[in-house]
Amino acid sequence: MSTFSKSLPVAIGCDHAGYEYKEAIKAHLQKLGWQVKDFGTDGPGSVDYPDFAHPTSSFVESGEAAFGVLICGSANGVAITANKHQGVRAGLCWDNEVAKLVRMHNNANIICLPARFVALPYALQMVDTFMETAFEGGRHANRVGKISCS
Ligand SMILES: O=C(CO)[C@H](O)[C@H](O)[C@H](O)COP(=O)(O)O
Repeated sequence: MSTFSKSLPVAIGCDHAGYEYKEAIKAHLQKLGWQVKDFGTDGPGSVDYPDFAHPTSSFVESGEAAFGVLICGSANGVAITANKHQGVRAGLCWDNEVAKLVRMHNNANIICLPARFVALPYALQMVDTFMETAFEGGRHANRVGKISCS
């Protein structure tokens, strides 16, 4: 069961390297009953990941999304871009345990997935784990509170 409210949509975005995974993750989320706000890209042609990671992250930053999903080749480009946004905590996940910890310890609100380095079924599993795991709070709340520079 999701720890995020389904009253808000999931924001999703990718570059060309993440396009195929984005379509599959979107279908997976919709099957689970989520509304999905898709910020593109809309095909496999080469694009620049910030053009899609920024609008996706802005939608999370403004509180209009329950959480976000970003996908590129290594996930570094989208994660670096997303973390420029205040209130966004985007975590690069390559392992199911990491997807769990980024929620439990970091209260991440965007999961960043490296399409060129993880198999699609594993990426879907990490999205599920991310959604189903709650922030632990406690000592982690103090640390997360110290992340912002402003
Ligand atoms: O930005 C990235 C790495 O930080 C992503 O992995 C991109 O998907 C990748 O750089 C795209 O590479 P390409 O050679 O232009 O397909």
